[in-house]
Amino acid sequence: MDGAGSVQKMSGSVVGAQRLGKTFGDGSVVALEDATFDIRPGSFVSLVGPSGCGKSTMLRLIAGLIGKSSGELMVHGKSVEGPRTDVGMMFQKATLLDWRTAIENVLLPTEVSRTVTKADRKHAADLLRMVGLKDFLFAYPSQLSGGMQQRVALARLLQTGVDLLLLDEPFGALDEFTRERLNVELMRIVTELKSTTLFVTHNIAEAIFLADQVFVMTPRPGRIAQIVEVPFDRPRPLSIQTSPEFNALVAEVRDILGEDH
Ligand SMILES: Nc1ncnc2c1ncn2[C@@H]1O[C@H](COP(=O)(O)OP(=O)(O)OP(=O)(O)O)[C@@H](O)[C@H]1O
Repeated sequence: MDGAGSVQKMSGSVVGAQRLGKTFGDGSVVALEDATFDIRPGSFVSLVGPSGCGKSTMLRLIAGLIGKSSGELMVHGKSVEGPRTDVGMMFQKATLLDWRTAIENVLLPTEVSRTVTKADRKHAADLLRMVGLKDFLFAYPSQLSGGMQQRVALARLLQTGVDLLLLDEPFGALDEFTRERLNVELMRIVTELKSTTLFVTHNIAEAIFLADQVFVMTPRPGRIAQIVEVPFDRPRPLSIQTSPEFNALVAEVRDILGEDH
C-alpha cells in the first residue's frame, strides 16, 4: 500500500493502524508487531488468539492507555496520543460499586463529568431495559448474578454515548449458557446502535458468530496472522453455528492458528 493511499483509507475508518507495534521493558518483549488494519464504522471485529498474542495490548493502545512503540494509530481520524474519552472499554469483571444500585452505577460516568439530569436518568433506565434488566433498576450488585452484573456494565458503557466499544472478554468468566445469551443480546444491541465494536476472545466459534471480521492473532511476537471475513448478516441466529459455511470458517481460523492454539 502506498503512503497517500493508506492515509486516505485510514481517515475513512474508525480505527486505522499501519505497522503498529508495541514492546515492553527494554524492548525485548514484543507484545504486538506490524499490525496493519482498518476498522469500518459500525463493524464488529473479533480478536481471537491464544494467551499472550497481544489482544489486550491492542485494545489498550486504541484506548490510549498505553503508547505505541512504532507505526501509526488513528482513532476517529486523529492520532492516538493519550487516554481518550470517545472510546469505552469493558472487562471480564464488571467492577460495579457495591453500595450503588444498578441505575446509580450506570449513571456514575455521567456523574463524574457533570450534573445528572432527568433525561440522563430516563436514558439509564431505558438502557437497563434494553439489556434485559427492567425489574432490577434499583437492585444492588450483590443481588445480581454475574451475567446480570455484566449487563449493568454494558448499560454503563452505552450510557456514555461512545460509538467505539472495546470489549476485553466481557463474558469470559460466565457459564456457557449465560455467555451465549449475552452474545446474542450484545449483537442485537450493537447492530441496532451501529456501534463499532472490538471484541477479544479465546473462543473461535464465539469470535466468528459475533463478527463481520475476525483478526486471527498468533504469539511470539504478537501479530495479526490473517483477517477473516464473515459473510453473514447481523443480527444472526445461534443456529447459524450448525451450518456448513460457519464450520468451514471455524476450520479456516483453526488452521491459521495451527499449533499455537
Ligand atoms: N505491562 C506489561 N509489561 C510487560 N509485558 C507486558 C505488559 N503487558 C503485556 N505484556 C506482555 O505482552 C504480551 C501480550 O500481552 P497481552 O496481555 O496483550 O496478551 P493477550 O493476548 O491479551 O493475552 P490473554 O489472552 O492471556 O489476556 C505478553 O507476552 C505479555 O506478557
